[in-house]
Amino acid sequence: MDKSAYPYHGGRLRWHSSLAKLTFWSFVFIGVIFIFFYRSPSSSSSSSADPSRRSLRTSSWGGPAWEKKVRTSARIRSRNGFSVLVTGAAGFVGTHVSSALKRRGDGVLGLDNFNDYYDPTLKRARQALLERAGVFIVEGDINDAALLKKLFEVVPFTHVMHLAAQAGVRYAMQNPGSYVHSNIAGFVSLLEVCKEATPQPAIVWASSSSVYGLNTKVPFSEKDRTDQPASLYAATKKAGEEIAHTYNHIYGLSLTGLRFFTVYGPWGRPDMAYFFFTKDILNGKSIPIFEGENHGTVARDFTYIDDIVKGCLGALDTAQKSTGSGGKKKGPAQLRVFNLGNTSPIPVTNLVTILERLLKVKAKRNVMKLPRNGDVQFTHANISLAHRELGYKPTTNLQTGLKKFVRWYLNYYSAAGKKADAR
Ligand SMILES: O=C(O)[C@H]1O[C@H](OP(=O)(O)OP(=O)(O)OC[C@H]2O[C@@H](n3ccc(=O)[nH]c3=O)[C@H](O)[C@@H]2O)[C@H](O)[C@@H](O)[C@H]1O
Repeated sequence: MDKSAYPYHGGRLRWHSSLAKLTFWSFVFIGVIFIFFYRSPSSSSSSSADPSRRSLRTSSWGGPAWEKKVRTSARIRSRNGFSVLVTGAAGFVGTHVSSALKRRGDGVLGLDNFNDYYDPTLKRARQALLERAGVFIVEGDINDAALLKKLFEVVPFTHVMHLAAQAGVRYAMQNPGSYVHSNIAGFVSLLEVCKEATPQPAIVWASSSSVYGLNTKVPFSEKDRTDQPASLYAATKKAGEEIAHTYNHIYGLSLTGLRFFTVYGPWGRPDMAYFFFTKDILNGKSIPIFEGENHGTVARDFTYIDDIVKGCLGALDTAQKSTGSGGKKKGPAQLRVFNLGNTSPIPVTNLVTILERLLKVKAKRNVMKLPRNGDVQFTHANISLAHRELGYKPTTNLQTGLKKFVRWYLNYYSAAGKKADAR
């Protein structure tokens, strides 16, 4: 361009143009810094990794103080103890397993994304409980590979107790993506990091009774078919079992899947029937009670949390070491799956009767046909394999377990005037 042709070429203009350049480059500089921090692995945005979830918090991790907390929490305090990474540690089963491990001297580090599938204040209260017991929960998503790698760099975990998952059979119709995200992509993300770790950890993870789907032969045994799931939730848990097979076969990871049967108890999940029935009975609201064709009984093998915890610890204690390292398999590794149930199915109507007695309030029962949205009519576990291999022996019947749940529920929601914001 011919500068002399430009009408205002002079000192004043040069000054303006320098100022404009300075402003421009300042913006560029600030922009670059912003992008750098936004994309940095030590500031992971879970929500960008998971658009299908209703809400995920942005978490930050990293730094010497954070690493110290991670190390301290995972430090083993007993002879022959484990260092265990518990995913889903702020969840129902995760909280109970974490505190049981810590109590016996294992090192425990929690990981949880604190999503709002149900009331996150309950998750925060569980976190506070664990914090008092010396368990630190890292806030992050299992799909965050950089975070997982960092955790394994800081702590050579001997075991992973993988309980992070999208649970609930009916919600799968509302938010199918969240099941794929957590139960499939998240599981693969975790296994990818575990397979590369040296030493590779042994992994125990939560499958589900729902894999038995539409089977009619009872009790359900591990040898039974699991190829007719009734919900996407069940299908993702079944997929998890196949994925476990693959990582065991290719990389020598030791993997144990636990098929939980309708776990209930104190600090439970507000989306589960026993929990929101309690809330609704107390509020005088009617409760939907499902029944099968021709008034057929709908029943569950309800299993108390303390029994499940014993099963989880039994699985960790009997897990053999993984055989690979740094992504290479050195030999065949252990691959197991166990039912963890109560072997005593109880009709849902009986569950309601027990709750009525414990709460001293009559329920407004609204009996309706079992919807075709993922539910199966009954579950019943054969637990002989878990008994033989893990020493698993449930001891709590539904009456006793619900009594403990109701005591906790009344206590928890009356203290500090907390609201049972269940669903
Ligand atoms: O073992 C599992 O693998 C699963 O267990 C749990 O699923 P479910 O056994 O379906 O528990 P839950 O919803 O409490 O319904 C209990 C009973 O109440 C009946 N039910 C339910 C809702 C309702 O409104 N009315 C009703 O009668 C209903 O028909 C059922 O008979 C976990 O949620 C799931 O994450 C998974 O872990």
